[in-house]
Amino acid sequence: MKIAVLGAGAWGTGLAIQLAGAADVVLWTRNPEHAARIAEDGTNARYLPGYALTGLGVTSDLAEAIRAADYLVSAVPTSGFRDLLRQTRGVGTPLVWLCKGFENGTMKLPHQVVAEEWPEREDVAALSGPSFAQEVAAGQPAALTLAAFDGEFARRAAHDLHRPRLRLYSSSDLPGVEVGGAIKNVIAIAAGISDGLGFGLNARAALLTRGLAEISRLGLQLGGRQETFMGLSGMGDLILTCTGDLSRNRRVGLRLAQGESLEGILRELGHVAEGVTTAREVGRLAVKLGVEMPIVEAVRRILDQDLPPREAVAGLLNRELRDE
Ligand SMILES: NC(=O)C1=CN([C@@H]2O[C@H](COP(=O)(O)OP(=O)(O)OC[C@H]3O[C@@H](n4cnc5c(N)ncnc54)[C@H](O)[C@@H]3O)[C@@H](O)[C@H]2O)C=CC1
Ligand SMILES: O=C(CO)COP(=O)(O)O
Repeated sequence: MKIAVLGAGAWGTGLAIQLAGAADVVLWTRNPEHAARIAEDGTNARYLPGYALTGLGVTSDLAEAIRAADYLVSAVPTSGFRDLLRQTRGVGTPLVWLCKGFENGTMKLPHQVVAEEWPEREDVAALSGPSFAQEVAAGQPAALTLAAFDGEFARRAAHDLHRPRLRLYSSSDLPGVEVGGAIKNVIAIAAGISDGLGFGLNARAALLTRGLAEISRLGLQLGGRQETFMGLSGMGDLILTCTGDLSRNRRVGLRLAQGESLEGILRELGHVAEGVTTAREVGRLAVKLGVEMPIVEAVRRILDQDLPPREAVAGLLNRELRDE
C-alpha cells in the first residue's frame, strides 16, 4: 500500500513517521529546499525537530507523490486545503484530511470545501482527535476518529491506516467530528488566557465544560450528533488542547494573557494556530445561525478588537444567570 502525505508541517511529518513501515509512505512539501533539507538531515528540523524520518520518501514533486497512491492524506492547514484539492482534482484516489478549522472567509468546514472541489466523491474522510504530533512521532499510544459520511468507507480507511500505537475508531458523523476538532482550538486559546492570568483550575474546568456546550450547540445545528461531542474528536481533543502545553493554540492564549500582541505571537510561533481564524469564522456563523457562543465571542473580541483578556473573563462571569 502507498500513502501520500501531502504537507510536511508538524502533523504531516508526525503521522508519516507513524504510518511508515507498514506501507510505502511519501511525504510531500511544496518547497523544494525543504524537501532537500529533510532528505539530507533525515529529520524535519523546521517543523518537527528531533524525530528521525526512517523508511519514508520525501519529495516536492506533487505528481510523483500521488502517483499510484492508495490514499492521499492532506496535512496542510485549513487555509491551504482548497488549493490542494484543486491541484489534485480528478486523481480518483481516496482522501483523508487532517486539518481542523473553518475556512477563512467562507465559514465552511473542510468537508464542505471537499463537496465543492471534489463533488460526488464518497471515499473522503476526516481524521481527528487528541494527537500531538510529537507524541505520535515518538510512537506513544493515541486513539483518533476517522469520519466519513459513508460509514463503510470510514471503517475501511480506519482498517488501512491504523497502527499498533495508533488506534482508529470509525464514525459516520463527519460534521460532528469536524466541529469538535475546529472549535476546541478556540476554547484552547481561552483556556491559555485563563491560565496565563492565573485564574486557576476551577476556571479552566468551567471553560472546558461550557466550551463543550458551545461545541454541541453549533455542532447540532450543523448536523452533528450529541454523542460525537462526548467522544475523542470532541471532549477528548478539547481536554488535550486546553491542558497540554504542546498545543500551539493554548500557547497563543498564554502569551495573550501576558499582554503580547497577536501579530508578534503568530510571527514567533512558526506554526499555524487554527483557533485564530476559526474564532472569527465561528463568531460570524454563530450570529448567522442565532447560536449563543459567549466563549468563542470573547476570544474573537480579544483577537480582533483588542478587548483586554481580564475584561473578557469578567464579561463571561457577569452574564445573566441561567439554568445549566
Ligand atoms: N500539530 C499537531 O499536533 C496537529 C495538527 N493538526 C492540524 O493539522 C493541520 C496542519 O497542522 P501542522 O502540521 O501542525 O501545521 P504546521 O504549521 O506545523 O505546518 C503547516 C505546513 O503546511 C504547509 N502549507 C501551508 N499551506 C500550504 C499549501 N497551500 N500547500 C502546501 N503546503 C502548505 C506549510 O508550509 C507547513 O509545512 C492543522 O489544521 C492543525 O490544526 C491536527 C492534529 C494534530
Ligand atoms: O489538534 C491538536 C492536537 O489534537 C494540536 O493542537 P494545536 O494546533 O493547538 O497544537
